[in-house]
Amino acid sequence: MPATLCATCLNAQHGDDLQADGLLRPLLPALLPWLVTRRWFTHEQGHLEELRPVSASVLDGEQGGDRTPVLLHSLLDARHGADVSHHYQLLVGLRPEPPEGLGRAVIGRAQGGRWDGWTLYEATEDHELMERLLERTSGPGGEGGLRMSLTGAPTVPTGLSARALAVEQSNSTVVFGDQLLFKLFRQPEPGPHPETDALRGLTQVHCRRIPGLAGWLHTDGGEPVVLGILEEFLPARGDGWQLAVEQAAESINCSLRSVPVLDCFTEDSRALGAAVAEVHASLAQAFGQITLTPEDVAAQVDQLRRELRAALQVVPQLEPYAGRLGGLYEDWGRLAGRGLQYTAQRIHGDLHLGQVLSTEDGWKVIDFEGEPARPVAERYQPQPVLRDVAGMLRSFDYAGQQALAALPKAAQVADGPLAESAEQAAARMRRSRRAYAWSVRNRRAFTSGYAAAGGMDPYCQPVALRAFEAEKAVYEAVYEAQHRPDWLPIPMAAIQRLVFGR
Ligand SMILES: Nc1ncnc2c1ncn2[C@@H]1O[C@H](COP(=O)(O)OP(=O)(O)O)[C@@H](O)[C@H]1O
Ligand SMILES: O=P(O)(O)O[C@H]1O[C@H](CO)[C@@H](O[C@H]2O[C@H](CO)[C@@H](O)[C@H](O)[C@H]2O)[C@H](O)[C@H]1O
Repeated sequence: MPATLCATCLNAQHGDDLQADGLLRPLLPALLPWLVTRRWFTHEQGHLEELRPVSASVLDGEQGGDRTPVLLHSLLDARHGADVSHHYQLLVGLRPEPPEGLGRAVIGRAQGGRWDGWTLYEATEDHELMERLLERTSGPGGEGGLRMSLTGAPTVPTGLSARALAVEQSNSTVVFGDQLLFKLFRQPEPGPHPETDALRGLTQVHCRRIPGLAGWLHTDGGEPVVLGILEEFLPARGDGWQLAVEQAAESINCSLRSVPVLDCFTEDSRALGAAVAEVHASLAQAFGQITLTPEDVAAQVDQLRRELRAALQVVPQLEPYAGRLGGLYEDWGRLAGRGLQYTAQRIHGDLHLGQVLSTEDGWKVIDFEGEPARPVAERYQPQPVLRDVAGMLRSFDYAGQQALAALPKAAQVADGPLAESAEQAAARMRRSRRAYAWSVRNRRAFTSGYAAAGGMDPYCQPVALRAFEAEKAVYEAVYEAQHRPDWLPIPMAAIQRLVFGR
């Protein structure tokens, strides 16, 4: 359960409850149905019962005249029953008429209040308002109770044109002049922020595998709440996921009859392993390392078991594997009890192919926020680096399987009542073998690159690695059940392989 983002965290500068209520109530009928369709909305078992205004402040617009577009910053409390609530951060644009060229950003119309009848829309899509946001919040006094603290230069460059990134992720991202990238955290919490802190530490030790931290947006007054992060924009030829799926598809479709032993991506995977090892070394330099005691490991095994129990509530299909999964976790705990030593440190925490960018300067690792579903305090805990390695290994499996699933229908099994011919069945099995072989090949390349760059050899700790891959696959099963049920078979198949040792 995330820490409560109480009204007082923001009200000091942000206006009182009454003001938030007055500004936001007329917008709620439009905001509620829109919010539940956002990728960053957390779907709880109890449906969304109520949206309550927490804070609101006008960051731009009202001084400009009656019909000037308004930029409204707000926090809402989404209640799913008495005990479960999540806080969401919104940047709402308001205009008297629907904004031209921003049709996809429209949320609805205000019903009453100061902007009665005005169109409200997702302001991160409006370059004018985003440019204003950067300019105003990074000024000496901040704006509306928000302030952008900068790490290097005393001011941000002026005149950078803003554009929203079309990717729908856990947060929302705006790029300024292909120099800076601003990420607005959708579910901010009071207290330290794992991504801001990780990037600050890594920037200080001059890690060259990450975007440098340029600043962070936070509340000004009261207990600080980090609301967003400003970092170096990294021009890339693609992220690891796009490139891997492309290459896996090529390998699966290859016209040769035998399984290709090499493909264009293995060298990239090796280099990626080396880049991740470099990031781990920098994280250790910035934040230190510890040796886990057998008690620490036992506590982690308990935690894995608790997570598994929680996962069973969401994905009952895990039930037949639960006993063996628990066994894999305990195997790891037993080794620590017998004196095998495990070191732990700050890690990335949610590493997968979508979190790495291929740039002219090699691979860069982004998004150090950790697994969004985990409590923040847990994301700060030192962890074995193998957890990140396991995350990336799972991702190679996903890429192979996704490339296979995305093949045009004609290349897959014939649908319908007609049985597939022997030739079709052979082709299907060949493609499926190739997808698997692609993953295995690239997993090996990744781990050998990791070890060659000075990281430990992940295959020297097979029991721990298997436990962490299983843990990740369980996390993924929950994630897929909640967000993309069609993808659930990918982690489920991996769980089956992991527990039956194949
Ligand atoms: N520093 C950066 N430079 C260039 N593109 C980036 C950078 N950081 C993120 N991106 C792009 O934005 C997308 C979303 O970023 P990410 O940090 O993964 O967001 P989220 O926290 O919402 O998951 C990434 O997949 C990548 O395409
Ligand atoms: O990038 P996020 O922080 O939003 O991470 C979440 O979403 C990811 C999906 O976008 C999810 O990753 C899973 O799917 C990926 C393919 O889309 C795959 O490469 C990863 O291996 C797999 O875990 C991630 O788990 C979730 O936290």
